[in-house]
Amino acid sequence: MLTKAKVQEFLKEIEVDDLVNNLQVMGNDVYIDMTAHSPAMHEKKKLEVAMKQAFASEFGEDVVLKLKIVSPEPTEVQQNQIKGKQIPGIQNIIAVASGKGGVGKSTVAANLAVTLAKMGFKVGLLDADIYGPSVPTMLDTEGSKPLSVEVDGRNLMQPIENYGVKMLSIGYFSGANQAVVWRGPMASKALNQMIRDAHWGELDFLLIDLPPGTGDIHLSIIQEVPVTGAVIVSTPQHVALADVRKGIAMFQMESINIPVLGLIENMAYFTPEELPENKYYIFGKQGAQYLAEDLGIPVLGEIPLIQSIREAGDVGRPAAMQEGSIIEEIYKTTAQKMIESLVERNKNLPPTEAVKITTMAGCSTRK
Ligand SMILES: Nc1ncnc2c1ncn2[C@@H]1O[C@H](COP(=O)(O)OP(=O)(O)OP(=O)(O)O)[C@@H](O)[C@H]1O
Repeated sequence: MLTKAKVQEFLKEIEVDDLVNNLQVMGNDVYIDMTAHSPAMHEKKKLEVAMKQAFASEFGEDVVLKLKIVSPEPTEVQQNQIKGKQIPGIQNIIAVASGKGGVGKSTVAANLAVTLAKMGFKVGLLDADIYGPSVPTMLDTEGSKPLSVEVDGRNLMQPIENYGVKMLSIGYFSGANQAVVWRGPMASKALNQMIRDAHWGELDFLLIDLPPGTGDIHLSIIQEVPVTGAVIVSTPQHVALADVRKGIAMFQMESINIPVLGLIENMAYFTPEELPENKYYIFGKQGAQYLAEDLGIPVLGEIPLIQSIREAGDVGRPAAMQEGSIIEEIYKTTAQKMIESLVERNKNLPPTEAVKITTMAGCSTRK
């Protein structure tokens, strides 16, 4: 017969006894309340999966584990770090990242930004892709020059605004055709200025279009800025998906610990716009789903490969703005899923890190 002592002994053996707050054994039902090592969602998920596997292999399928995992209280030091990093007025900072270049990360960031703006949110977009800033082209603001404004005695950069999105990009300062060959510290200093020395005003979301890959610049941005969560963009090919793991691992590093809100699969399939029900999985099918399941993160959206997305990017009017189009619909669903993932993330974090979602159109709210 299963006893409390037996379970206690096993918990000690698998070295989680110090995480357990409450243990009850009733017949074959084992009730365990425990505290995860860190507040990050993936840590709780990892612990849950490991506990379930360990219990099944030790006690067999008849024993039912009723597990409740809570987040640890942040330490005073952590609370102060969070407060120090907060950017007044900006509720959520979402990093849009990709393991590989050319997967459509900037296109996705631009389309998500206009979609969130159409949903009624106050949105900012920071083009941190110093190697190839594309926000000015994609949102038709090429050649614009941010003005300087005085706010509370400080001179701040005034973001450029179009389609309801406030934006800043290194492209506004360096000229579109001028190659930006900056070293890491210089680039991250410039980016930090664009985040902190800019008059963003009140924002529900500031999306940061990161450079592709996982280098020093990424680390310095995500260490300096209080990023709420990361969205990873990938295409379905194996080579691209393999790099997604590296990207996710970067956000999940212990010193960084940024929750990954989900994966967006871009160019998931080709579809002719006049026959949207015909889908051709030319780069492979369901690879992103399997990978996401394996990593315990949701797939937020599958964006098709459509000629008009490329054309819209080139003319500076993101495809998601086309009223009644399938792209508009797909981006709306993707943005909603991102928000759901964000709300879920907030449930799993201590209140100091939990962020507000203020204005909502058709989505759940949390304050
Ligand atoms: N779903 C899509 N359908 C058709 N074309 C697309 C799609 N997504 C992106 N593109 C096109 O692919 C090209 C590359 O996209 P984009 O510049 O967004 O990639 P990226 O990942 O940001 O690149 P990098 O990070 O290397 O700058 C662009 O011409 C863009 O219009």
